[in-house]
Amino acid sequence: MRVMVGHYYPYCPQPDLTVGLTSHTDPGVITLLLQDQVGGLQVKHGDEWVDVAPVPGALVVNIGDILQIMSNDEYKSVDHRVLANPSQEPRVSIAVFCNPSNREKDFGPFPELVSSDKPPAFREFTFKEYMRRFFTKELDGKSLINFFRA
Ligand SMILES: O=C(O)CCC(=O)C(=O)O
Ligand SMILES: [Fe+2]
Repeated sequence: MRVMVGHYYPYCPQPDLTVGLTSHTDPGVITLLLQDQVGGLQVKHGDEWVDVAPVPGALVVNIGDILQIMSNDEYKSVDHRVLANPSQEPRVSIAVFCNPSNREKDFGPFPELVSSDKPPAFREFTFKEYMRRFFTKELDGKSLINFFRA
């Protein structure tokens, strides 16, 4: 199920005191993100926040938590955030979230990616449980995915 979200970050007179969008990982499979030229998006690399400089016409593709789970930890969902906007011009971004759909079968690592060398890193769970955890989780980065670790 795809969801499109438009974000609007107005000018912030005191950007050091707050953030535009707090650090998180996207819960779905993949996110396609179009940001404008104002900038402020950062991804976490090790312990450092790295700017994702705007490139005209380029899309940012984020790996989400469900893809990390289905790939049995081969792909990692990325922690990211948006700084408060110090420029007079508002910042606008558009995200398309490619999310799993509700289905009867459980979610978990693909069997093809599980072996005796690589045991399942996550347990199986239902879509309903995933959504319930998503809506009750803390705001910090990896609390959702860590809940489903085997
Ligand atoms: O506004 C941005 O550049 C990022 C938005 C985002 O991370 C999200 O909607 O999950
Ligand atoms: Fe995000």
